[in-house]
Amino acid sequence: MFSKRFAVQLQSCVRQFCTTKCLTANAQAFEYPSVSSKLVKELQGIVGQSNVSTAEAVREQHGHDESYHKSSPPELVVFAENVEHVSHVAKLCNNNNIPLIPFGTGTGLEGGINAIKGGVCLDLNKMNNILAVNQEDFDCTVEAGVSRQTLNSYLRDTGLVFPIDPGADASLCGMCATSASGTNAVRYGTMRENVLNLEVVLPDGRVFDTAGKGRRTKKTSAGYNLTNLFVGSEGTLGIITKATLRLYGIPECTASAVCSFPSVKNAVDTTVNILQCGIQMARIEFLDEVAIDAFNKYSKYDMKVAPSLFMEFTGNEGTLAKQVDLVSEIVNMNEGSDFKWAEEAEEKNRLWKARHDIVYACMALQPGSKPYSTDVCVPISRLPDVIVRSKELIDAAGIIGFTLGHVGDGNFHNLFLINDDMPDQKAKAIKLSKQIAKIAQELDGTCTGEHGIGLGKKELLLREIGEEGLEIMKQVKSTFDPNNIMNPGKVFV
Ligand SMILES: Cc1cc2c(cc1C)N(C[C@H](O)[C@H](O)[C@H](O)COP(=O)(O)OP(=O)(O)OC[C@H]1O[C@@H](n3cnc4c(N)ncnc43)[C@H](O)[C@@H]1O)c1[nH]c(=O)[nH]c(=O)c1N2
Ligand SMILES: CC(C)CC(=O)C(=O)O
Ligand SMILES: [Mn+2]
Repeated sequence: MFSKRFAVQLQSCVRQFCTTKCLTANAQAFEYPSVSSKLVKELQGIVGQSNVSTAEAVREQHGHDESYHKSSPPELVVFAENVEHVSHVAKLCNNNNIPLIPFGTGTGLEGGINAIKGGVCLDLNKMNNILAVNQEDFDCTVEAGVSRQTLNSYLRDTGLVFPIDPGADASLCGMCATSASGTNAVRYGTMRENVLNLEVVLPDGRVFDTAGKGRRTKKTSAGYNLTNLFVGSEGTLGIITKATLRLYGIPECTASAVCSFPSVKNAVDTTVNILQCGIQMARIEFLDEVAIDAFNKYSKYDMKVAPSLFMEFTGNEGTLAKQVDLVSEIVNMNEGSDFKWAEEAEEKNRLWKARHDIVYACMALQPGSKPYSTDVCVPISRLPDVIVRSKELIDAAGIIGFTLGHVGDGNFHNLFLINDDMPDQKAKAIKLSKQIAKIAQELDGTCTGEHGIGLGKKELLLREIGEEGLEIMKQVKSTFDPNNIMNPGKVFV
């Protein structure tokens, strides 16, 4: 009798050789069998003819995210309307060894949805119900296609908010899948700290709730943490069809301010001093001088073109004033400027929207470019070292690179603009990014604080977690996805 492992290996060997006629005219031979017209009919039988598309434009739209990675359209796109659809589609793909890629809103930055092995893209946007908001318990449950801004608009009159805020209006389950973060993580953490339960569909069609059906406690020690196993899994273990998330009351008062510094080091040292003083800030974001220049041009501001901190204070009248005094002292100690305040709701929203739009602001300086960004995160005491060294490397390389991001978490981005018709710039950006990620890893940090591994950081993951760690990840993967149909080619080398 074959061992299970041997059977899986045998299956993958078989896979190498059995490719049937492809549906798409320009399909290349994949390691996987291609989607046959018989399978298309079975998929149409599950979700209805109108929810299966082989149209070129639809496949192209589902073949890339917001990253610089080359588009790889799937062989076809299936639109699921409910968890039963997801379960039956997964089971059918699994029984036929067809790759299956969950699609949220395609705002990922690591090529996570690119169908590099062909197969089926499963678009979850039609599953867009907000199933429950439990105001008295500060939690809600949403289906896979609900975006963070849709949820917050729905919550507008409740005094509650879901605070995790990547710069894009991403799907909340996509945010679970990439363990997303944003400017509010200093105060509220990332997705890892804000997911109470997930409904997940496994490749074999099983549907289960990671914390148990209906559970929505702020903490639990009941068994393994299956919820956080799927947070950050990037579509490689299963499809997240529902998320139960923490909500928060909107703070009594918040005030935002920008201050500039004579150098990057002064700005980042200020961040470290603030955090080491235990001051509970809502947000601390860094933009270097080139990012500020792009910020001003795109969002019509006139901030001083210098390394700057964007901060948000929060609390009640008394505590907020005390925070401001303390921070002002630290800013002065580091030769920072006076604060440029945004106190009215409209001013604050405009300021933070402009920060969220910084990618587009930078891209506007080089039309037709795509963003390539590092995403390193280090222990807060190591932050000045890695930021200063990364900027020195960028200056020495002689290409434009913007340095910005969530310094309050020890997480920042070097953002490069990549054009396929500027191959030397692209090569330099990719080389620099790997160098900076390795510096972060040497400083006890990680190559990705929030965007995930996707297609481009697989070697860095191996370097970070080691052979043993990666092998254990693969063993976990083969438990949930023994046929390796879930988003193949991502995360693992
Ligand atoms: C301008 C701008 C600014 C930012 C960002 C993007 C852009 C364009 N992002 C990145 C992006 O918004 C973030 O990675 C989101 O979590 C992606 O969510 P999508 O729904 O778009 O996932 P998308 O559809 O792009 O898929 C991403 C990955 O998750 C998987 N996936 C999606 N839905 C799934 C589901 N239901 N079940 C299982 N797997 C699923 C996919 O297979 C893929 O591997 C970001 N990020 C961040 O953390 N902080 C930030 O500050 C920013 N800022
Ligand atoms: C492309 C990245 C710089 C987007 C992001 O993560 C951010 O703006 O914080
Ligand atoms: Mn970011």
